[in-house]
Amino acid sequence: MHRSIATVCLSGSLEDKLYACADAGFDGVEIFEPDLVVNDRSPEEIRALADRLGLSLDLYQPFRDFEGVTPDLLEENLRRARERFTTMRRLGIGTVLVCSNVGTATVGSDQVAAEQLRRLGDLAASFGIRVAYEALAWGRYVDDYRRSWRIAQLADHEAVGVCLDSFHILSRGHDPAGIEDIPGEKILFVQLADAPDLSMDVLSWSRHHRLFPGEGVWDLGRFVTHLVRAGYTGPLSLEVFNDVFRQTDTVRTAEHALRSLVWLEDRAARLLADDGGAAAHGGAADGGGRASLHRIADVDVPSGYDYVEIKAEDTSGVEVLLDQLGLTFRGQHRTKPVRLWSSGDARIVLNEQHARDLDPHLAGIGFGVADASVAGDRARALAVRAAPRRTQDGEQDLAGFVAPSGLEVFLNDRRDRTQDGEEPAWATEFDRGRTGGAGEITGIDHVNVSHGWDAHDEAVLFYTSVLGLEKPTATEAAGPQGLVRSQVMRTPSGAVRLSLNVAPVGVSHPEHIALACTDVVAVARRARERGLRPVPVPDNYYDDLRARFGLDEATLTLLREHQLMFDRSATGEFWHFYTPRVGRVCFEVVQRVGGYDVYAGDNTPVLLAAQDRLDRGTR
Ligand SMILES: O=C(O)c1ccc(O)c(O)c1
Ligand SMILES: [Mg+2]
Repeated sequence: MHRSIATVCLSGSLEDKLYACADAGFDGVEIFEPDLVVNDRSPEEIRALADRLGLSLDLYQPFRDFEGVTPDLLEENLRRARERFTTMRRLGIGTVLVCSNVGTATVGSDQVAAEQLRRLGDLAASFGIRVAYEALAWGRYVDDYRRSWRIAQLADHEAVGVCLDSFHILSRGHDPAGIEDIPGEKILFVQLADAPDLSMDVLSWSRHHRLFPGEGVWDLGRFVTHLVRAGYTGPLSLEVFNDVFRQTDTVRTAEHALRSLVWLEDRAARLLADDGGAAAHGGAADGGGRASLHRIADVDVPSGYDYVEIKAEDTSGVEVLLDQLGLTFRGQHRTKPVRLWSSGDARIVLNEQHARDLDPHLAGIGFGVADASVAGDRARALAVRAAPRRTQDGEQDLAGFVAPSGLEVFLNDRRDRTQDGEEPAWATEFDRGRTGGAGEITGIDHVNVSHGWDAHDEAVLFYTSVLGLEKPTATEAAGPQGLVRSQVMRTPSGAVRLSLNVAPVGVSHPEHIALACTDVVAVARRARERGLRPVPVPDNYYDDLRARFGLDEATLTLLREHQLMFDRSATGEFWHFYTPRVGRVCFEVVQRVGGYDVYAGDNTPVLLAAQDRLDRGTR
């Protein structure tokens, strides 16, 4: 479908926005009126620039507070409209968004609103313009798309239809299935936004917290299927008012916005294919009466971690920790300053290549996928940047991509691994060959990735769209230097879990790799014997555990002795401890007991405070 975006989504001047949208691959834009008003180019110049860039100008918006007014005010509103329509002609825009009256409406009658919109339709038609009437979620009388459609029906004018905006519909909990009752040709425009689950007034939610599709909690794929079934064939346009995107890099935001539309079309196409139903209303499209939704390669949900890569000029401090935790040194890479440590399915790659002056940090994650060429095709279709990887003859060529935080994500084919527990082929490139370590550590439980406040939503979309991860819970934990926002992303089976953390501004938040084991007490005991001093846990925490869970003294003594933290859910228990950090990285060792399937969120503030004490050296 025609891919469009409202200029209000982006930072910069109107010209910056147009260039960025064209470069990202959008087909068109909605001109947000304030962007034009503050610009020093004439409407004709803007039109010419858009032309040159191959962008259509799809919509002019918003025209406010028109309907449901007294006769005097109606004349004034028509005068205003005439001015705007004149500007629209100069821009060459054929559709105006009229949002429902929030300020000046005094008449709540659908009949009156419809008569007034008919007058507007007459005026618009004389300019060759169509009126797309949008129900704002906070409209004075009209705050439901079904009512705006009823009014448009009553207006009964060929130049008057509706604009459907997913935010206004889904924020109010209105059922989008009713879209299928509207003939596609009367839906004159569609705006799409996702949103986080917040409880606040709907206007503030809309003006500050909208997200691109795939980044929030709504099922926009399903939303689009209703549009297609209605016979809508017009633009799918993003309208995302968001305080972060309004100040982040214009080019990057435009690219990530386009990724969300590519993902969304694919998702809607798959839902429609699954449903198999026919279009409710005919409409010019792919010959079948339906809009054609572009599909991309199948999502190949990772079946597990291949490895985690830590990079630094000097990784020896990390090696000390790995040795203490019972991992085995597997050797040096044949051709690079790269070393492999492992235990069971936990493989840690230490990379000192091109790492001058870098402190230890999480640099890459390798995921096992069923078919790396399909997974790679999908990432490329989503316009994800490729990660360069130099390989020598005979070495595995892994497809690598750069996630928004700069983390490199590698997709490794698992078709060559016939048996459970078999090592990935690249492991043979390390000179001690296939002698895998067999400590108590059995694999990687989860990885805690940290990024800046401006990369978070983009990162959520990356892992959703490229790897098909789900995002069950978002939490926040209080640290001494600010709140840490955290979004867990995982595969349905839990084989891959990432925790995406937003560090407070100016704080270098530690990243950690959580190693799974079957006996955390044994791992902790041996690590201590080898000199590890785990992150210290205060006695107050153990008093709190006694209060919360009623643990007996023997258990509390065992936990305290090994500086373990604890959590219990309805389905099981979670026992874990943390190593101090080296550079930005630390390790967590976790034991899940029974069906414990979440994270010990209440323990995070204890960790953050303890790490802070270690950092200040005031232990
Ligand atoms: O917040 C607003 O006023 C506003 C304006 C235009 C829109 O299309 C919209 O959805 C909201
Ligand atoms: Mg809107």
